[in-house]
Amino acid sequence: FDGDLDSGPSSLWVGNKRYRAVLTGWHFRWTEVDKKNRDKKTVSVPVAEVVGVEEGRVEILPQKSVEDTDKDFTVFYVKRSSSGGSYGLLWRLGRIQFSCASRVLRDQWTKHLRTALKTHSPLRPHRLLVFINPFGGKKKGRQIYHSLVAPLFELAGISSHVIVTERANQARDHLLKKDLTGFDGVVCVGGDGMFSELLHGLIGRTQQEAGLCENDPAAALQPCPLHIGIIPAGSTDCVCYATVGVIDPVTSALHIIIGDSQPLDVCSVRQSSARVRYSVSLLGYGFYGDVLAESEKHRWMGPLRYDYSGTVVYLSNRSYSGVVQYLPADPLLSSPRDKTRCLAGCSVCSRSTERLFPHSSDSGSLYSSHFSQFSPGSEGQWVSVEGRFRCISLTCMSSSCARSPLGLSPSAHLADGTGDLVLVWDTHPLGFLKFLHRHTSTQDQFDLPFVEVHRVKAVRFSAPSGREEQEYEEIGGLSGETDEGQREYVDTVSRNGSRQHLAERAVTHEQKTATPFLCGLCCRKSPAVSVWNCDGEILPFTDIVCK
Ligand SMILES: CCCCCCCCCCCCC/C=C/[C@@H](O)[C@H](COP(=O)(O)O)NC(=O)CCCCC
Ligand SMILES: Nc1ncnc2c1ncn2[C@@H]1O[C@H](COP(=O)(O)OP(=O)(O)O)[C@@H](O)[C@H]1O
Ligand SMILES: [Ca+2]
Repeated sequence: FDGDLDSGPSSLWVGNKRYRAVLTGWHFRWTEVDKKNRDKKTVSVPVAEVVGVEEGRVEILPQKSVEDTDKDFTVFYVKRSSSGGSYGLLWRLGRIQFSCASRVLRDQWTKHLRTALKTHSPLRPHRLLVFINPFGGKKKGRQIYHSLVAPLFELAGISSHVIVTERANQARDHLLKKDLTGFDGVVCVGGDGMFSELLHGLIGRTQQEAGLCENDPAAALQPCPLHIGIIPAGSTDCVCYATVGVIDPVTSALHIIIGDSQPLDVCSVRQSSARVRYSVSLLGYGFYGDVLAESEKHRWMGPLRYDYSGTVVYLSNRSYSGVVQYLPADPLLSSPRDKTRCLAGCSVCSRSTERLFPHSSDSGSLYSSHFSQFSPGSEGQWVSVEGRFRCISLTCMSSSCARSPLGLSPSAHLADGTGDLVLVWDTHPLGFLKFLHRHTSTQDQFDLPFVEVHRVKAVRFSAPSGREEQEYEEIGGLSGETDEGQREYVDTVSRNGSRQHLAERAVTHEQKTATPFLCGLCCRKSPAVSVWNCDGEILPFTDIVCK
């Protein structure tokens, strides 16, 4: 221990046990010492994971209590918990109360620990702007923030300005228009929809300040200086689940406090004349679009609305036709079927970053380089498929959540500049149920004959025009007018439209209605088009281009 402490490691007591404590560079360690001066168990905490140091005997959670004794100090740190079946992912506030031989020694310890914290944790936030959606999930956002998160922020010396929203898009508008000087980050207390609001606000504000028009597809997006912290209080919370690994407000608060960060791929979604939207988790057409549209009518049910609406939509047995075009990502880098899992420090993400942005020393040029790869003429080979789909999903991350612990695409990467496109062709109801059910287990949802998954850099979708759809239904779509031989064709065509191969997927009406009770439900006229679910928001347009 270099500094004012007299003789290197010093003796501290915890209860009646003696410890040798030492602060060496990046670590604070304490070792129990027995009566014969032999070392017993050592606990080592990285300084970067020390949350706070307080004089006296202090408790924070569940309630703050302070016993102001002059030879004691309390150290709070990140403790990895083995409970909950997610070893290492669930974080708790560790606490140890030391007693010193003198007040002078106590003051030296607290001073040194606080100095070490400042030196070794330069990325910690000091001032945060917090948005709480009081109506997200089970409507517990306010309670979660005030009882579990605010005391931790206070302990860590973080001051926060809290806004409880009164309407949708208030947080987005605040970020777009109000003074953000002095804030080191923003915090979202809510679900994926609320996260999406903050994301849109921050990206929009950053482009505005750079004098760029976001809606111009040729404009290079600038990097956002503020990070977004997520305190899960929504219905799906998959951005939190896929980045942190658990849905736990205390774990998330501790990650925010120590300044952890995880870059995320953001997918831009455009329709020629409409305002650009962004997605990080699910961009879904067909089943997931219909579930969202249906669930909005049942918001009062809270998170259960998705289970209810999922069942209703499943039973309505719909499929939609359309043309999907995609630009495949480099298959040598990774594959959606390679059974890897993306975690912090992922080598695939690091390699992709290096390849995509060879000259960037920071994220500063990430966005501009990223978008420049899509400039006209540098696009590579688009693949086009046309047919009838149960659902079309594009996800930039695994989109794991409590409903689907491995996610929509378990091997997707958080920050590799690609998304996974999952095409589920029309099939009989039991086949589709099997597909959905596999999301809830460890079974491979892509190992089904009517499912395809592609790692992509860009996607285009167009629904058939009114006339084409009508013609489709006349030759025997889901309207039930033809009872056999309904056929669907998968065309793979090159960018200039010449046909490379034609595969035929036949789904007879008998197959579709193999389950008699579903026949009545499927033999109704389906709507011609579905809607896009963009991270929990319905897009006001159907034909899209995503990058
Ligand atoms: C009949 C039961 C079907 C069970 C299917 C299980 C498959 C679950 C996959 C879930 C993927 C979730 C992708 C994330 C989407 C969120 O962005 C979005 C908005 O979240 P939030 O703002 O927190 O409400 N959530 C959804 O769209 C819910 C999809 C649920 C589908 C059953
Ligand atoms: N005060 C509010 N009143 C109504 N809607 C709000 C409010 N604050 C935020 N929202 C909107 O609610 C939607 C859902 O929020 P979210 O926190 O994701 O909850 P959930 O996960 O339950 O869908 C978001 O799109 C957000 O724009
Ligand atoms: Ca990705």
